[in-house]
Amino acid sequence: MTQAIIWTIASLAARDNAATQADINTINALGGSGYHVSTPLLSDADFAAELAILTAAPVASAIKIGVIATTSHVAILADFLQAYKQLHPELSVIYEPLSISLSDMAKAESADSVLINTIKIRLLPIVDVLILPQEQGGSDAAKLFSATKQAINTLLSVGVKGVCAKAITVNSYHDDKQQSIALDVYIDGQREILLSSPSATLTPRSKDEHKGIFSSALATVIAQDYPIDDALVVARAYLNQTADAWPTDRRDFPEVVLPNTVLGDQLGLAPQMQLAYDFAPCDTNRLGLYPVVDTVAWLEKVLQQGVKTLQLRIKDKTPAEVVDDIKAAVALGRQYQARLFINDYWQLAIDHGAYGVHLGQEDMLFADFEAIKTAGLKLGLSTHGYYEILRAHQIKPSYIALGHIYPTVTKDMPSKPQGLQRLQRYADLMQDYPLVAIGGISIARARLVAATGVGSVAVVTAITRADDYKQAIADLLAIAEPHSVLACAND
Ligand SMILES: Cc1ncc(COP(=O)(O)OP(=O)(O)O)c(N)n1
Ligand SMILES: Cc1nc(C(=O)O)sc1CCOP(=O)(O)O
Ligand SMILES: [Mg+2]
Repeated sequence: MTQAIIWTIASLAARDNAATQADINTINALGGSGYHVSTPLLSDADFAAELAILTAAPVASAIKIGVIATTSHVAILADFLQAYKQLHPELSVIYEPLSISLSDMAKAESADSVLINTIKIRLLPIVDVLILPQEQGGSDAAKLFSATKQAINTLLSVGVKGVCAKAITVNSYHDDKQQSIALDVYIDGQREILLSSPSATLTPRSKDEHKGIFSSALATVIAQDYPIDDALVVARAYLNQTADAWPTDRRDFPEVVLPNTVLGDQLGLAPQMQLAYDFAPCDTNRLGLYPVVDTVAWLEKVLQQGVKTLQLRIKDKTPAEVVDDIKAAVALGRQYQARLFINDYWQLAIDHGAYGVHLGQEDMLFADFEAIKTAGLKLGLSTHGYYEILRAHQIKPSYIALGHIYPTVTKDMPSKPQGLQRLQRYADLMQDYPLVAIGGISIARARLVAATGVGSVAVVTAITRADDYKQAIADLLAIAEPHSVLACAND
């Protein structure tokens, strides 16, 4: 894989070498390669010339902008970025001006803020992620959160694509003890992301916000093609740790703030339909081969080959149309003493006593998680990257599915395939969970997937489109459940 290229640009007399060094260290630590314009205040002509020199550097995937000290530099940079973005539309621009707070940036035009007004008019419409500190304090978390959202929405209306108010201090309760939380709030046209880190665990790196490490980390992760939600999580984890490396310790990762939690209630998050937490554990952490099929006939065929974990996934039918299939599926699951998960139809799964339910994260808005939990059904949750994994972890499902690893023909996916390197990262991070890898897993790929340590490999077409499905199941069982296959052979 080629190294991600990140440029950093700043123009300020006071910007010291330590800040530039912090950018370089961060980019290197997270696996990128950096090119820098970071010089004491230059004349306009010199600044433009420095930027022109950058164009001889390898093409940037992300540009991190730090302090830009004068209105003329802002205008020069805006022209430069506009032209560069036209040539390279995939480019992401991350801007962390450091000395400007969220409320100052969001304030209506005023005579004494010529620099801020120029930034708003010229630079923000080209910026993909704007990172600002929220300096307003206050003990009322809901009010602070609401003011933060309002300020962010004002800036979104100026044309910036996404805004992150970083490390807002909020007092919350954990295990009945008051604790100080650092909250990152990110909003763009599509989503609102809330991440919390206990302030007590913030490292000197986290607290040293004036160096702009957050934006360098974010730019470096985005340059490696991680989506913004995952990049925010990794950047915050990097700030929360002391190591100069890709974060791997879950204690350093932020928590995703959800409704129906102490902090969620405190911030006034709208309670989603019966979101519940802490589901019944599976009887094993290694669910083995996990065929996902769409008919009862297929369920029976895979059960006859010795499969012990499986899913009935029927799409786009009414509950009345699938009820008989679900009853028959549950009966088969019992007959073969297998773990039968029902996809989507959680109410029918409860009514007819399936082993478990599989849901996607959007289902949180519709499914009655409390009813699934109370009925004692296991819950499997789909995830597609760091952010969704951490969100699932807040819910503590019975297993976490990691998708889609490779391109799949079974389903249109809004996200990109994760690939093996990311799967390995997720498997290492979440090794205490039963993990299920899914998406485009052929027999040839299953060996590589299993080698990451995930305890289960879920497949559709590797079985349903195999020339010889019995042989395919035997091969996949040997890869995903080598010990049980050996045990059977020895019986
Ligand atoms: C094991 C497993 N992993 C992921 C999925 C996908 O579930 P979801 O995101 O809800 O999408 P649909 O399957 O409903 O299209 C799954 N079914 N099983
Ligand atoms: C149903 C499903 N969910 C996915 C996810 O990533 O959430 S991938 C997928 C389809 C898996 O089919 P195949 O093995 O044929 O690629
Ligand atoms: Mg679903």
